Parts: sequence; C-alpha cells; structure tokens
Amino acid sequence: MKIQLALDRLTISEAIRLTRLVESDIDWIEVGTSLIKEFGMESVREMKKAFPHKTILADTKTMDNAKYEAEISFTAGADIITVMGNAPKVTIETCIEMARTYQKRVMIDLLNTSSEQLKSLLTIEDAIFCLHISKDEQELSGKNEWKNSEIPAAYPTPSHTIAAAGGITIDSLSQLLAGGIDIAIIGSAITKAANPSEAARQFNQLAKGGVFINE
Ligand SMILES: O=C(CO)[C@H](O)[C@H](O)COP(=O)(O)O
Repeated sequence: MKIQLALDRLTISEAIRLTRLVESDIDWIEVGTSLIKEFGMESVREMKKAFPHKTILADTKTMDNAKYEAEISFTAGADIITVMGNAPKVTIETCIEMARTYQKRVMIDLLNTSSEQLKSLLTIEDAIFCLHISKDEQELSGKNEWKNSEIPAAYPTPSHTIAAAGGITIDSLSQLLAGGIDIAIIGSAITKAANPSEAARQFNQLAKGGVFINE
C-alpha cells in the first residue's frame, strides 16, 4: 500500500518543511485543495521543485473547466490531478484525455458520487478511484469511521486502483489494508501529530506489511 501525504491548511514553506521531515516514509505528495486555493499553482510548482523525484498530486477537485485546470496543473508539475466523480461526464473524460496527452494520471474523487455515476465511470481503467469522507462530514456530521461494509460496496473492480481519504488513523489503516485499498491518503494524522516523522514511520511500517507495535 502507498502512503499519500495530504498537505492542507499550511503555507508553502510549512508544507515543504513538514514533507522533508517525513519524506522517506511517504510515497506520494498531495498539494491539498486548500493550498491550491490559497496560493494557486505556485504551490504545485514549489512542491515539485522541492521534491522532483516524488509523485505530486494536485488536489484540484475539478468540477468544470477541465481542459484549463488540467493544463495549468500538469504544466506546473503535477503528476496526478483530481476530478470529482459527480462532475459532468464530459469534464471527467476531458481530464482523462488531458492526462493521456501529458502522460499523467487522474484520481476520481468519489465524494457524493452515486452508485449509478460510479458504474458509468468503471470503463476508465487507468483512473485511480478515491473513496472519501470529507472534512465537513468528519468535523460537522461526526462521520469518521471507515466501515468495513462500505469499502467493498464502493469498489469498482479488483483491476482498478483504489485510494481512500478522510480522517485515516493507524487503526483505520489496518482495516483499509485488509480491505485491499492501494493508496492511503493521510493528512492530519501526520501533519498535526506531535512527532510527524514518527507518525509517518508508523503508518509506512504498517502500509508496507510490517506490524506496528505501539511501545
Ligand atoms: O481531501 C482532503 C480534504 O478535502 C484531504 O486530503 C483528506 O481529507 C485527508 O486529510 P485528513 O487525513 O486530514 O482527513
């Protein structure tokens, strides 16, 4: 399982400093939607410049204007962009076409995506599908558990790459690992930890098949 570090509600320099602390224990770096909204594509450019060998995901959460958003993200250095699963089909297809042109990838965020919409997206074999418990659901609606029953139910097919995001902890990571999730997107549990390097080490150890023992 890969670990994607989600960087949100930070300045660009804080994001770079934090990532340096955990770099060896994470696989992909997510430039969070909040960084993109606050600092624009400069945040993507700066992260790619600081970590040229890492995969950079720009969490654009594209809903419209796909060609424009994909183009500015890929030229800024993003290796992956995100599009919402409940966006118009033409928007999702345009993101996929742009990614193929730039030889990059697309993650489809399944937040609020109906099973019918999901079904219609299953033909896109090269996309990454992301199960998502949103920040507002976590903080305002008290939904912060990854229920076993929801994981397989939302699965496209075993051939698709599946990510999960939203309030992931060491406990839920074991559950997601057992559920066959390929990419765990972890934000606060690392970025807000008292010791981010230690937190990232524990997540990575578990994700790579080791057993985490809380000593
Ligand atoms: O997409 C996001 C917010 O919309 C974040 O990437 C996701 O929620 C992960 O962060 P956290 O672990 O803090 O929930």
